[in-house]
Amino acid sequence: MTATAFTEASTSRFARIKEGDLDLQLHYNDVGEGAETVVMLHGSGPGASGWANFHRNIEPLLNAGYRVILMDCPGWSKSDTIVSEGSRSNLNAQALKGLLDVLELDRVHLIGNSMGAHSTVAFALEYPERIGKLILMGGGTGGPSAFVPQPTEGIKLIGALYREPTIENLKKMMNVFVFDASGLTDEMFQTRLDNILARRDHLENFVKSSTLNPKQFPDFSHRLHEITADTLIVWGREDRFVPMDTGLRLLAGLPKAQLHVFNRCGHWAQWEHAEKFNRMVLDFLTH
Ligand SMILES: O=C(O)/C=C/C(=O)/C=C/C=C(\O)C(=O)O
Repeated sequence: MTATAFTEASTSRFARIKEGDLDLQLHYNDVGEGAETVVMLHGSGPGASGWANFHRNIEPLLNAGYRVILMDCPGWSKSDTIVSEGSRSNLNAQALKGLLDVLELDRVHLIGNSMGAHSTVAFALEYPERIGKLILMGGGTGGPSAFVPQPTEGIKLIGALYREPTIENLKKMMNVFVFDASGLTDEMFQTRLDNILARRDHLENFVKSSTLNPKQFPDFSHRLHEITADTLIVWGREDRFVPMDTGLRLLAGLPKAQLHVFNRCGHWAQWEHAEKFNRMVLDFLTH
């Protein structure tokens, strides 16, 4: 597949996974045919998907010879919906294990954004033999912040949008997502709102899940030392969703981690600083 030929529609795939107590249809995008595979896991905002989070980050990896898989977690986009009563980080990890088995992929590199990063750490703890290198952005573990009151303003805005999915609430959330909101277009807002309204079952189940268990993303701090994979942690200095000191906790706990903090950057480093982020990822994966 050439870099110019791929679109969301042309790379869209479904797989039935049966993994433990999970029996679900998952949606994913599958791009390229390289010997090494990079899986990208999206964040937990309403209307998020692998494509919405990472469309700026696929092409450089494809051109460098990687296969790229964007998994839509259970409860997002075109994947089946679910109510999560326990750890959603572990639920996503279990779903990913099921997908990798269906695709017969033994070992993959993982890039996780926010919830996707929490899920990446859960996957690394549960299935260490299945991972290559890890890239964690704006997440990796739940738990307290020493400096920022929680829930943060961004997480409160996510909750408001899940409960009342209006264009006004979407704009409030997206404006806090990024450091410089001038790059957000009406087309982006509309596409994201369409994604949100297409799956009201996902919205209802997210609210139900958060009521049943407000701590969907557990604190993995005490187990980080078990992860021996090379890890690149990436944060935005102005992240108003997941506080930057979470990144410092990850750096302290993960034995083979390095941290890069982008200036003038919110919760979406892979989108806000896409070119530099892509160069860093390729350099990290190949050295
Ligand atoms: O509550 C947390 O720790 C995690 C929050 C998120 O995963 C938020 C992510 C939002 C996005 O990246 C999105 O595109 O919606």
